[in-house]
Amino acid sequence: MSIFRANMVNYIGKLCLAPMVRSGELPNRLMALRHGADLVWSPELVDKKLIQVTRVVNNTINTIDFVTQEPHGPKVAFRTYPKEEKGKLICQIGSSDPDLAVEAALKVIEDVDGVDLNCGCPKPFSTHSGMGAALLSTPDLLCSILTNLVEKVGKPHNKPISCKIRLLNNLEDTRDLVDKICSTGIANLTIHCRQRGMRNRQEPIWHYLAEIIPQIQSKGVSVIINGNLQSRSDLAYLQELFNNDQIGGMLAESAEANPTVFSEQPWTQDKAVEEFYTIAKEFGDIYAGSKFMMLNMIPGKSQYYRRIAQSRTFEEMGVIIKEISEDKEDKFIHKILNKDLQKQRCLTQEEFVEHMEKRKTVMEQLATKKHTVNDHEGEKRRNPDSNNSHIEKNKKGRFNDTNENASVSSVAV
Ligand SMILES: Cc1cc2nc3c(=O)[nH]c(=O)nc-3n(C[C@H](O)[C@H](O)[C@H](O)COP(=O)(O)O)c2cc1C
Repeated sequence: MSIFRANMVNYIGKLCLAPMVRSGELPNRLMALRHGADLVWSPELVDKKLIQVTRVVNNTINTIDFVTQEPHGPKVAFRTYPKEEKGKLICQIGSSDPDLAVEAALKVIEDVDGVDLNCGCPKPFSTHSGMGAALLSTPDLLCSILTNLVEKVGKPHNKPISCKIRLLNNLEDTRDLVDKICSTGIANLTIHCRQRGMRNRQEPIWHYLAEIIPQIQSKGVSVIINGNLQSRSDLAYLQELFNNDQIGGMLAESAEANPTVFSEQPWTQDKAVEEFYTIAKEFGDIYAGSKFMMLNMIPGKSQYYRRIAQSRTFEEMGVIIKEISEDKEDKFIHKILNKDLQKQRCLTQEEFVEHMEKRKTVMEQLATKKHTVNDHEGEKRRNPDSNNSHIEKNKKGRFNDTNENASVSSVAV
């Protein structure tokens, strides 16, 4: 049975910012919240690292910092701003050990509203040590980590435990796994609707959902759907399609490109980067992290993309941001950057609404399995051994070019 209690954060019908290494740091989370995100996930924090942190109250910027001692000095591993994040922050951990997971979660539990276990990252840095998507192949271990978290962290601290998985290669196996996971006492299960070998540029698989969503909810566990959702209206339509307003949605790459996309009326990129810059400076974000985010938010075709890429300090970045705010010419920066699988589009506010309207057809096809174009079955037909051998090929480096040249934000995690 789920340990859900009335005074805990609840995930029902919520629109959430996904856990994203690098792209889910404090400035992006605050922007997402200010523009309507209901809940935000931290980037994955690996248990062995989290165990080493010291909690520091930062009275200068009113944050709680979790700091590690590195050879070159102290480093903030995780920073939260309770004034705006309290009641809305889920900390995601990476672990393959029930005891280490608990030890790590206890370090942060008083300062977050829930703990999530990453069971979806297919990258070798995660899977080689049995973490992330590797846990999908060791369900007993996965469930023992969750049970330990529920009993030793969730219950004593009155905080929910959740986890994020990918789909398995067939419906039956996915259903079995979901049953096991839901019996650990977790409060929420997030499903990234892609299989382990799939990349973010592939259309998610939705035709399992009609069975899986009620299966999860019937155990008293809420469900959040992730995979190429792009806006609040996408979540509304997903709920309509499945006739279920309790389904939550999670945005990753669309919110990485424009964190204001949680709002009914997202901002254009010029305004979004200006706000991001102000928040990043105020909260002492590291420059490399802010630059990474800016390069996700500035359209590649804008003249400002190269300028930001060449900048080296917040001061230099500030000069460019000021120019952006005064610009009348650039054709791309005054539009909304929308990412739909591998395609990047710059849309006016009206075009954005039209694009979301058109997506309803795609979503309908996904839900009813009529899709054939960019789907996983199609991928298998073109490349019959695409699933597991994709990972093998990655290991041998045959897809290295694709991976390394992929845009920073098309990491399949
Ligand atoms: C830059 C980046 C970092 C990510 N880091 C994590 C992570 O730390 N934990 C996790 O569970 N998923 C991570 N993901 C995966 C996303 O949470 C999400 O499952 C995936 O991008 C699919 O959602 P989307 O189609 O909306 O982008 C990451 C994705 C990106 C693009």
